[in-house]
Amino acid sequence: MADTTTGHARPLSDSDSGQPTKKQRLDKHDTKTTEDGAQEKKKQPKKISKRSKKKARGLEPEPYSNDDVLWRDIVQLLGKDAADQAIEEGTETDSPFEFREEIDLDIAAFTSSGEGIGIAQEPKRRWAVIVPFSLPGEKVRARIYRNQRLHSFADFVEVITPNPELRDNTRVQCKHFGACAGCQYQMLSYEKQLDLKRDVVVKAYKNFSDLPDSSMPEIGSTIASPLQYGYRTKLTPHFEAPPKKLQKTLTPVTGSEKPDWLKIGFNRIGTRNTMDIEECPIATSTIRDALGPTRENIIQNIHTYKRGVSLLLRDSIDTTSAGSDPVSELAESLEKHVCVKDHKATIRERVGDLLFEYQAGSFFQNNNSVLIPLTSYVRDAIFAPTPSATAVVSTNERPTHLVDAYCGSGLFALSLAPHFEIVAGIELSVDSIRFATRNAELNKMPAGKCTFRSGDAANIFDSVGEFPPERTVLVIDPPRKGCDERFLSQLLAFRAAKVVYVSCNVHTQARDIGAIVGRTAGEPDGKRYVLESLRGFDLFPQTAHVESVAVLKLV
Ligand SMILES: C[S@@+](CC[C@H](N)C(=O)[O-])C[C@H]1O[C@@H](n2cnc3c(N)ncnc32)[C@H](O)[C@@H]1O
Repeated sequence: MADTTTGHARPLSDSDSGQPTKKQRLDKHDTKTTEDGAQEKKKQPKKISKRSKKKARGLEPEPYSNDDVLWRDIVQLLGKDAADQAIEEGTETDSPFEFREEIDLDIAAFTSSGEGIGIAQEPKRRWAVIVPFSLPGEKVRARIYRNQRLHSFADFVEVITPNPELRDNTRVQCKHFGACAGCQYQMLSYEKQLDLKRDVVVKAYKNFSDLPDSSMPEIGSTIASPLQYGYRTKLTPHFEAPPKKLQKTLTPVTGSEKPDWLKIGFNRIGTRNTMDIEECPIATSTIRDALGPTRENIIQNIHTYKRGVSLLLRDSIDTTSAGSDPVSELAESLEKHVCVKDHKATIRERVGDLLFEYQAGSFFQNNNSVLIPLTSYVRDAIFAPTPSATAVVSTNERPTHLVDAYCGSGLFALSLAPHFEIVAGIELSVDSIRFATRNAELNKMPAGKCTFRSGDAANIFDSVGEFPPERTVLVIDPPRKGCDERFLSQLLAFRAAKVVYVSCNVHTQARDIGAIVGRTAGEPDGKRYVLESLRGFDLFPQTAHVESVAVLKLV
C-alpha cells in the first residue's frame, strides 16, 4: 500500500520549521503522493449532513468497545452536563475545526489508550481533541484529521511547552517512535507507565463494573515486567502486494534496495497505512536479528507476491539444540533461540521449570519475562490466607480442583497443577488443546491428573460435575470480548470457591466481574462473590496496554 506522505504523526524529532499560512497548510494536505510519485488531489471528507447528524445523535458507541471507552474519557473531561446539553441541542457533531486545521492545545489528561486529551479553546462549545504522543501539562501543536461526536482526532505536530516532569525524549529507544502505532509511552519513565496503567484499571471499574466503591478492594500498583525492552516474543509486520499497474512489469530487485512504494512494517498511528519498520526494540534479540534478513528476502522477491501478507516472527527455543531431557537445568543452559516464521511450526518456550509447546500461529502470551511473576501471582492469590485467618489456609479448606477455562496450550493449568489434585482445561482451539495435552506429558504430569478438552468454555461445566465447588478454583482468561452470558450463568450456578479472572481487556473484565458480584448478592444460601483483589499487570511495556487479574471469593 502506498504511504501518504501528508499529514499523519511524525517522529518527535521531526518538528515543523517555519509557519506556513493556513492556505498553504491546506494545500499541502490536499495532495497525496501516488505510487509513481505524482501528486494527486485528495478527497475532502464529506460534510456531515443534517440527516446523518440526526442519525449520529442516536448512534451510541458499541458498549465496551474502544469507542465506548474513549467516549467515557471525553465525557469525563468535558463534563456530563456539557455533553448532555450538546446532545440535547443536536450540536454534538458540529466540530469547530476544519479538516487539517492546525491548533495549539493544552493537554489535560491521558485517554485510556494512552493519548493526550485536551479541551479546545473554543468560545462556543466544549470540544475535546485527542493527540497521540502528547502529555498532560504540555501545550502542543496538533493537526486535526478527523471530527467525531464532541471530539476531534489530531496528529501530533510538535511540543510547544513540554512537561519536563513527564517527558524525557532521551528515553526513546526506537527511531520509529512517534509515527508507529505500536508504542505510546517510550518518553515516560517506567514508574509513570505503571501508574498510568493502574489509573486505567481504576477508571475501567468505575465506568463499566456498576460496583459501588464499598465493593472495590484497594487496587494495588501495577506489577512490572522484568524486561521493559527486548521482551516481545512475537511480531507480525505486514506488507501490501505490488500495485496492480506495476505487477506485470516488475523485475527481481537487485541488491537490497527497496522500491519506494513497498512498506514492510506496522500501521502508522491513526491510519490504516503501513509504515516501513526497520527496527523494533521491544522485540527479543532473536526477533530483532531476524527482522533485517526477513525484510531483505521480501524486497528481493516482492515481484512474486500477488497479495499482501502478514508475516509471523516468533521466538522459539531451537528444539534441535535442546538436550534429551527437556526440563533439566543442563538443557536450559544449552538452549539456543531461533526465529520461526511458519504458522504451522511448533514453538517451544520455557516458563521456569516448565516447557510449553504450541503452534506458532496460535495464542501464547507474548512476553515471556513476565510469565513467572504472573503465574506466581495467580498461585499466591489462590492460596492467600483469608483476611480473618491467622495462618495459611487449613488443609481441609485448601482447594484441590482447578478448572482452567480458555486454557490455550495450558499455561495456567500446568503452572498451577502441582498445587492441585485434579486439573481440567477447556479451549476453543483444537490445536491448542492438542498441545496442552502434549505439554502435560512433556512436563511429566502424573497420568490422568490434567485433562484438556476442546470446545466452548461454557461446556466445561458439563464435565466437572464431580468437582466439589467448595474446593474448586476457576481460572478464566478469555479473549478481549470477555465472557458470554452462557458462561457467566453456568459459572454462577457452579459456585467455585474462588475465581481468578485474568484479562487482556480490563473494560470487559470490569463488566463481567460487576455482573458476577451483582448477581450473587441475593442468593438464597446467603453466599456471594466478593472482589478480593484487583491488580494490573504490565505485559507490554512502552505501550498503553494493561492486563489485569481480579480475584473473586465466595463468602
Ligand atoms: C487470552 S487467550 C488465553 C490462553 C491461555 N490462558 C494462556 O494464557 O496462554 C484466550 C484463549 O481463549 C480461547 N477462546 C476464545 N473463545 C473461546 C471460547 N468461547 N471458549 C473457549 N476458549 C475460547 C482462544 O483460542 C485463546 O486461546
